[in-house]
Amino acid sequence: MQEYPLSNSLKINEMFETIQGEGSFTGMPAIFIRLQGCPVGCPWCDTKHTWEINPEREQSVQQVLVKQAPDDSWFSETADGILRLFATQGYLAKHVVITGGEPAMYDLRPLTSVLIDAGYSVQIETSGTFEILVDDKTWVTLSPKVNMQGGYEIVDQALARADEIKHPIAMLKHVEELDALLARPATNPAAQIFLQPISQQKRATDLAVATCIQRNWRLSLQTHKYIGIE
Ligand SMILES: C[S@@+](CC[C@H](N)C(=O)[O-])C[C@H]1O[C@@H](n2cnc3c(N)ncnc32)[C@H](O)[C@@H]1O
Ligand SMILES: Nc1nc2[nH]cc(C(=O)O)c2c(=O)[nH]1
Ligand code: SF4
Ligand SMILES: [Mg+2]
Repeated sequence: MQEYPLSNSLKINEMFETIQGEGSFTGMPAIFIRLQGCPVGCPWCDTKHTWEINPEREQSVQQVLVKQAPDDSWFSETADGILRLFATQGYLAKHVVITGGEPAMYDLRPLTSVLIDAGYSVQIETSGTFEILVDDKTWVTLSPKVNMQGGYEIVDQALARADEIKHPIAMLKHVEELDALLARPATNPAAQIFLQPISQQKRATDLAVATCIQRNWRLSLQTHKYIGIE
């Protein structure tokens, strides 16, 4: 059985500069770091190639950074090494999004602190199924995953740490699951609440729009998918 958090070097599936497409930072230029590995098993996950950490798929940083299509290859790097890569890649964005895979499988305190000390704002995207280990100034976007096939559950520490809760929905039962999470005493009462339609489905989008109006929640579309950017 794999032990968490992974505390050695970070395993990186891809790193790229784009526009944040989701949630409260939508529209913000950002450097994305996508970490390898996720045991949660959402059936509709749009990054299934990040689930397995296959030691045979470790490649050089150069090979991974030039990949043209998503695959399960990854490279290993330290926090300081990632900061140096930002310079060699010539990235201009001042906001960093750490995603995955499930980034909270890793101890992210070294990476988030190195980036914040270097002047970046830092955000993580997480399912809330692991304790979140990040620098205090990190913005936490929690996209809670309830009853997925990996058998993981939402931890109270993640609900308490969330700056925004961005819930993927396709049916009414997903809204009810969110209501139950919001009713938990641990949940940060100041968290911004977003509904994000699963896979741009029309029915999911209609439900999200109607529910947002009814509850005074915010709508998060995966805007990068509508305009065909990464
Ligand atoms: C791929 S996940 C990686 C980070 C983390 N494992 C998580 O689930 O938050 C990044 C974001 O994409 C969302 N997402 C993944 N697949 C999606 C889909 N098919 N439709 C809508 N949102 C999706 C997740 O809910 C999460 O907010
Ligand atoms: N542009 C863009 N915005 C995003 N916001 C969250 C993403 C993710 O996969 O975590 C994502 C992504 O993959 N691309
Ligand atoms: S938790 Fe995130 S990365 Fe893992 S399967 Fe679900 S959406 Fe995909
Ligand atoms: Mg994505």
